[in-house]
Amino acid sequence: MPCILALDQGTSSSRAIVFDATGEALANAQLEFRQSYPEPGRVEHDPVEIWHTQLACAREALARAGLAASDVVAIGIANQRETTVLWNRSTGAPLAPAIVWQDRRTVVHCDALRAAGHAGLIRARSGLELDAYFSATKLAWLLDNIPDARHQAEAGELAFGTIDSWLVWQLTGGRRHVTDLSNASRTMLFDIHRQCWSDDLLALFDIPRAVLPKVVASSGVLGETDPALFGAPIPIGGLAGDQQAATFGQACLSPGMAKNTYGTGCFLTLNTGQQPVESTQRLLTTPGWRIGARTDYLLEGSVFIGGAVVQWLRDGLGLIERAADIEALAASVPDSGGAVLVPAFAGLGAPWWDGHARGTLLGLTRGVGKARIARAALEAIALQTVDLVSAMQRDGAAPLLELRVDGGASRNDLLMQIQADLLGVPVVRPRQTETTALGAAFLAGLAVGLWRGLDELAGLWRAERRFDPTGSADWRASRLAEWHRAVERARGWAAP
Ligand SMILES: Nc1ncnc2c1ncn2[C@@H]1O[C@H](COP(=O)(O)OP(=O)(O)O)[C@@H](O)[C@H]1O
Ligand SMILES: O=P(O)(O)OC[C@H](O)CO
Repeated sequence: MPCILALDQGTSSSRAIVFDATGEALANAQLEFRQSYPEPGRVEHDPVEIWHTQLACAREALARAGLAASDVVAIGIANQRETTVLWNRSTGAPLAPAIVWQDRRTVVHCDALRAAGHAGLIRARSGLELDAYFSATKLAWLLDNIPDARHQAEAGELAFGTIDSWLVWQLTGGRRHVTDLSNASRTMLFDIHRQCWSDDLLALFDIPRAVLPKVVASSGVLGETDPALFGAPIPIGGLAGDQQAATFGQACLSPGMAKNTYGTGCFLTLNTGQQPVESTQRLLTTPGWRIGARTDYLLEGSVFIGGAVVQWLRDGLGLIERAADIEALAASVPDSGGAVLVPAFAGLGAPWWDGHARGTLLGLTRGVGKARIARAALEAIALQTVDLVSAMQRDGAAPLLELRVDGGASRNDLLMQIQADLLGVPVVRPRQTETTALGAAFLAGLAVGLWRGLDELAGLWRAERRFDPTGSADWRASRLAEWHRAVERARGWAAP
């Protein structure tokens, strides 16, 4: 039976899943890799470790499925976005650790660009909010801080890429230096309207064109793997940023459909059809995927700390042993007892975009113990999501009929119920919650004719559980008002 091998290179782990033609997962493998925090606000990954863990997972998933390379009709890749790698084209060696999307070292560069009045041009060209989150200032930082890098870049000796480009480079033995439209659009160097690298943005960020990858469609065979890697070459047919891939894997294929992914961060995306919609609410306008000549666009709200707040309770505070333990702990109390946690550990993303915000825990009394803090942490994940949905509605989106959910923290039933209650909208979890990998598989399978079109893919999506909202509109409004008072206190805390 023909299969697709999907690679999901995430912030916390590399994963590989083998899917059959019905969209069933036959086998998977996952490896965590090192997170490096060399200074406050800095987050780095080792690109070589990313590649090695990703390759090991791919081989392991194939072995567990009992398949050979010849059984795999295509590989699909989805990846953590924005994370920036710079490598030498001759040796293939990275010049420095990858600067991860959460890294805040370039906040000052962004502040200077904002003060100089460039935020409007950046938004007009890229659809993005001027922020250290995106690749442009990270790449500029590498070029400015690695000795001789700028000179080598201008001489065409260096390659820049987000993780998709890096993986394709490795998979093809250095033969292909490409990125897809959805990943390119997150660099802050790409004109989403003309669908090409923007001369204006390259000039603004002082990036030499010679480092850039070629931009390709999200679905389409872009090359094949080096035969030495899997024993035979495999076509690479799909490439997309993980949030766009997850939107595709959730079959949010028509305008008005939305998904939220609860991973390290939370990423809410709304399909807005074949035209980019400009946000007045500081949401991001981003291409979802390009298939042939057709591009579908999304509005996106990005929250930097989602499931990561649970990691903090586990690793930072030691309140729980495993992430999943938060559910029983939070369920042991009926509410947070007035405690409100704003997890602005990496500043605040949409809709606030405040790089100087920092985490706050408010409303503490003697009655607040670890269970209520755990509950406040889950509520914070859900409340940040409510702010994104509200912003989309102020941008003119129709009321949501349902919110499709996925990501590691979506396994938490209590969190999903809290989400439905605070949103006032049903939350629907699919049978296959590995939607990022599934989306990458769908894109790759379309490219090689395993599936015929979007209708067939939509037919493969299945709900597992629906969480209907409880609680009154008044209750929701008062919880939101309390949350916003807390957000105001977190904002601007670390401003110089
Ligand atoms: N049962 C759970 N309840 C709440 N959070 C969870 C649970 N299980 C995992 N998480 C959180 O989900 C995140 C992992 O989700 P995942 O989708 O694998 O992330 P990523 O794709 O960003 O690497 C971690 O931050 C972890 O703390
Ligand atoms: O790896 P994830 O799932 O946390 O996703 C990261 C996003 O792509 C960052 O924009």
